[in-house]
Amino acid sequence: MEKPPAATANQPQKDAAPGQKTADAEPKSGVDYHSFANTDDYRVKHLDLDLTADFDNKVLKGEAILDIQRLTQKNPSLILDTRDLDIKAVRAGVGNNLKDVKFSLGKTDPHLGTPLKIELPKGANRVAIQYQTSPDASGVQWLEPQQTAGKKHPFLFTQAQAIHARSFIPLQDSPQVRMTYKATIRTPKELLAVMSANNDPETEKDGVYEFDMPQPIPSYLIALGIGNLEFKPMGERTGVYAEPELLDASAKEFEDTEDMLEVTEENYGPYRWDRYDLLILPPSFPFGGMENPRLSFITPTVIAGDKSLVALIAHELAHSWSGNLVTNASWRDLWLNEGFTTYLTNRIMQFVYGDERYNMEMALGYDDLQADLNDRPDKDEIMAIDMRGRDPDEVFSNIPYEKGSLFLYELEQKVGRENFDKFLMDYFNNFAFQSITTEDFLKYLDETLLKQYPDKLSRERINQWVFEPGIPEGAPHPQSDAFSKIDPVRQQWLDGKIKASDIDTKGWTFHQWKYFLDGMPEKLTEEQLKELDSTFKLTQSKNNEVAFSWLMIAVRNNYAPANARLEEFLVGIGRNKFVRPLYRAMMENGMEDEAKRIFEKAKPGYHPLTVKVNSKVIYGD
Ligand SMILES: CC/C=C\C/C=C\C[C@@H](O)/C=C/C=C/C=C\[C@@H](O)CCCC(=O)O
Ligand SMILES: [Zn+2]
Repeated sequence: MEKPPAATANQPQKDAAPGQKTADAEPKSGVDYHSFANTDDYRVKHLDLDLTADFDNKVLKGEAILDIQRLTQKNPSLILDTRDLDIKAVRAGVGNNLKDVKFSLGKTDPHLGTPLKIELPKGANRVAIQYQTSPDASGVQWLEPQQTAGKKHPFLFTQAQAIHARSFIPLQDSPQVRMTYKATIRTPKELLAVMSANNDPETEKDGVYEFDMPQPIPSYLIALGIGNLEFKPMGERTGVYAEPELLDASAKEFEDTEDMLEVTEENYGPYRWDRYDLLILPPSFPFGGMENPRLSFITPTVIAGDKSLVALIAHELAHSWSGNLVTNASWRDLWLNEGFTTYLTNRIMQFVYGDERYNMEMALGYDDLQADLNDRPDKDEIMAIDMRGRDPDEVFSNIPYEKGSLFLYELEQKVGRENFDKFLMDYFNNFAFQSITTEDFLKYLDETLLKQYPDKLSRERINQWVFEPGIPEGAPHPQSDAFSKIDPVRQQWLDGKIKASDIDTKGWTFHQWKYFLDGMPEKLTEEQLKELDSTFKLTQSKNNEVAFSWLMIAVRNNYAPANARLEEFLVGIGRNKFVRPLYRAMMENGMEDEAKRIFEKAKPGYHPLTVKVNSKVIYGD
């Protein structure tokens, strides 16, 4: 291995360590501290991928051809992001006239991976890299047949956000670089490949699949899924890919997707991505969903049978506007993606399911925010967070989602809903297919809403939201009547004035169950736990959100009758939203040995990201 590459254009300090591009006291707007790429010299504009999925060896191998635009007259080396890639050969040149060129891998940074430095011939505008991924690639999970619904075929999926695309493609892995892509994916004949691109619902399984993503997208939205997949339409432009065992249930659960798409278009502008399909993944998927364009990746843990958890679909769909169309320029600006998306999610839910559900979802979001604020240092409560030197997966929280959304809700309240919707539609049009910084957004706000409503909005207040910790005083606090009724009943039961069986839970939605359970005090008595469990069958709840809330109570109170279910839950599901808080609670409540035992048992089936963040919880490394 050669020495690390010299400073990049974004890396003005000559000997700055990787990931610390400047020694500035404050993070610089627009600088991506999570990429080695010299994006001021070159920009990747298009990617051509030809990959074979080798399930026996758990590697993707083939070639990535990058079309690059030169931004300067100089001819510096091209620096790309990689992580655990085996680079076999690099060719570069103009058009199809490519010749072998020198390349070297630099020093590996634990968070960022390894820079790949390529010596470019003068004028070269294309680079072809032959490579193979590692079986431990951080952005790829290879699943054994027993981890799938059908138990007969293997499965593969990628998860590139935030900085894992580099573990399966060498590229400029920064959200400020947008590229179109084409791909040829070769798989075992009986499997189907799908991508964040133009999936054709009519595709027959034959082991070779061609894709085209004609709209420029950032690298974190490049995604691939391979499995025994079938397709079922849900509407004219919407459908679902899933294993046959889950196909009908998924299509039924998410049948309102087309309506969601239509109301979002009506209110926020055209859907610009052609089709909108869902890919249902195995339960080890580390997130609820991932907004891969044209094809959101979805955890099966939201198939509850009653559409109670479909806000997740509204969320992933909303990203087709906020995030995929208008994208955060760096991970410091994530709140622009997630805050706007969470706000839109609530609005979509209101359009499709009405006010009561909207109020409940809003109120639960507020409670999630409060919980995260109680749990984090001040510096991590700032929306435009300083991410330098930090692993995005470790910093990830509800703050950019819920604080961002609450901020937009305050703007809506101040200027009026109609005016705010118009502002949002204009914002999406104005920045369509661009990656923007927090400061770009604030400048736009100065030129639009702040100019229009100087008596209602102030830059000082907005800066407080964006650059200061906590929730500004006087911020809206969403409430729900459906929840207000629950508080006194819960209290009466806690005070021993009524029995659990006296509580009229008929018709309670998952939201009410969650509110009821999450509002319980830290400690309950064994009798109280037994009473709740025997009355409401909580340990056996099939709704994963309800099961999670109950298991958190069980762990905090060492309620042994729930232990078997806890183990089954932790081994069967890899969604970090559930898994991490449960392991953390186990570690804090005298269940360290159990946590370690279960984690070691579950680990072979977990996604690399789930393994990474939970190893830290359990072993502190
Ligand atoms: C402030 C943190 C800044 C950057 C972190 C960005 C990405 C981190 C990473 O771990 C990837 C996240 C991907 C999330 C995808 C979907 C979420 O909306 C899921 C939310 C949790 C869930 O519902 O399971
Ligand atoms: Zn999101």
